[in-house]
Amino acid sequence: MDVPTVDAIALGDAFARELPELGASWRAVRPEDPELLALNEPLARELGLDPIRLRGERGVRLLLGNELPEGAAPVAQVYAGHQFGAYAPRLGDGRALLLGEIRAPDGRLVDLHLKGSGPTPFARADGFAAVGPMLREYLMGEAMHALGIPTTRALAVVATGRGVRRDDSFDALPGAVLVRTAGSHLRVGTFQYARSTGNLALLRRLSDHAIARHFPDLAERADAHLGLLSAVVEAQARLVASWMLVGFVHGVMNTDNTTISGETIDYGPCAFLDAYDPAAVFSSIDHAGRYAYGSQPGIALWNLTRLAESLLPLLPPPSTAAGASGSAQTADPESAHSESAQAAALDALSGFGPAYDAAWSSGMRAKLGIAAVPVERFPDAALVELSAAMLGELQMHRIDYTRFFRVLADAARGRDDELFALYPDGRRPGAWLSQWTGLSPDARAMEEVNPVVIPRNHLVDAALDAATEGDLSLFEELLDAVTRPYVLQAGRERYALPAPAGSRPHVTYCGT
Ligand SMILES: Nc1ncnc2c1ncn2[C@@H]1O[C@H](COP(=O)(O)OP(=O)(O)OP(=O)(O)O)[C@@H](O)[C@H]1O
Ligand SMILES: [Mg+2]
Repeated sequence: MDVPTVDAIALGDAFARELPELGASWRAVRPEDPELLALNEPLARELGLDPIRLRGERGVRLLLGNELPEGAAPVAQVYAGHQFGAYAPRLGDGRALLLGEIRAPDGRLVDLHLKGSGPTPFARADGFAAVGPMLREYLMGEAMHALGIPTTRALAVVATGRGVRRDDSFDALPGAVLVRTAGSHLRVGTFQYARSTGNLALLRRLSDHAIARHFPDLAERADAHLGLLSAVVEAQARLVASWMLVGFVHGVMNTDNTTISGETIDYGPCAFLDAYDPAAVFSSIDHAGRYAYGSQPGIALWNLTRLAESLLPLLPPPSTAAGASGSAQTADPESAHSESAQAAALDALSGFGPAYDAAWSSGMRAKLGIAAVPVERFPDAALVELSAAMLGELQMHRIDYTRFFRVLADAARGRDDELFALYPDGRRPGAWLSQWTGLSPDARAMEEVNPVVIPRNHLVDAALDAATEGDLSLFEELLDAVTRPYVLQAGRERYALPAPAGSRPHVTYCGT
């Protein structure tokens, strides 16, 4: 790929060049008086960018897409998507732009993308974004990254000096642009859009682009597109298992917010669980609980099924489809192909359950400090039974999910007073506790995988309210705490505690 190297940054145009039907050439609005609010220096260095140059006036203009290296070709990407189950045929970057791709020193290709950079041909509202939600995306993404969960990441948030109006606030809010990086911004919705055009060559080009970018080992395979589907199924299964293990509720798992890379994207209405509850929903608009915590694996599979449908025309004909020999005898070759493609797609989708279960089981073994216990001694069926009993108690007594696993590590050291204190008077953990203790759990290993600090909802709200008023100190302190999630620093004990009893239920908002 040609990557122009000019000034502080070099931006490739692979997406714009290879998939012109999926992008509208566009430019970001130029704010009068931009101010860099947050710069992710570790990420900048990982990408081979010089933080000092990025902080300069020219660097900020580069971040905003106002000054571009030669050869850059920013595009607003188009995609479709099922939003809360209803199909929207044309969504796309309404307030976002793909500036281009950066080749990191380690060889990775990374998208540089803006959110809040002005209305595009796909705009559904003003095209802008407010400081609070953009800093929120920065904070949540960095917390997820620190927890080892694949995610898009913020490189910077730049205040624009422009006010944005939102329904829920009387006054104009300060505007901002989020500068985001990602393995790519290819979404299930991108494939739905390509399929809907009826242009099979485009669908094939998109699939080949995704393979080259994310699963290059598949490229030479005769059934590479089926391989793509299986690889995305597996990546999403692992991703959603990691969300479940850490108590993350994405909140808006539309197909346009489901990546092909298996990275978490779109931190609009997400939140971490306080009390463990499979029915937990935080989003103001998720009235039916479609995207509740416990529904996430099923929704991921639903979204992947939409990807499978989009890919059907590329799936193997009878001669190469594994296990589809019966349909080869069907008289009509068209329907023979479609039957074998469906069989192949179903087979790929059936990989979701085992991949999810494997990721969840090994993650839960690690959380319980029993990763070293041989599976023959403590099989998965026993793990599932023990976890169900344990999590059932958390749900029944509304016990804080994150704190529970940290005090369980104390219990592994024989100090069980704090564990018992999480239970209501007169109640005690059930038989699972002695069964677990009998496995000699490793307390130190538990403390390496169970976070003590997560971006708790009440802390995030307080930090963002202050940032909206111009005081970034709470945001910076919380960012520092959540990016070191396994250690509790002196003086920061409040970060480890749930919201005070009697706090209002937490509510999150989309598209702000
Ligand atoms: N303020 C806005 N102006 C124009 N379009 C918007 C605005 N907010 C959201 N949209 C569009 O509405 C759709 C859904 O938006 P959503 O809340 O999922 O966030 P998003 O802007 O799409 O972020 P992401 O790129 O992280 O998915 C998208 O097509 C988006 O571009
Ligand atoms: Mg979105």
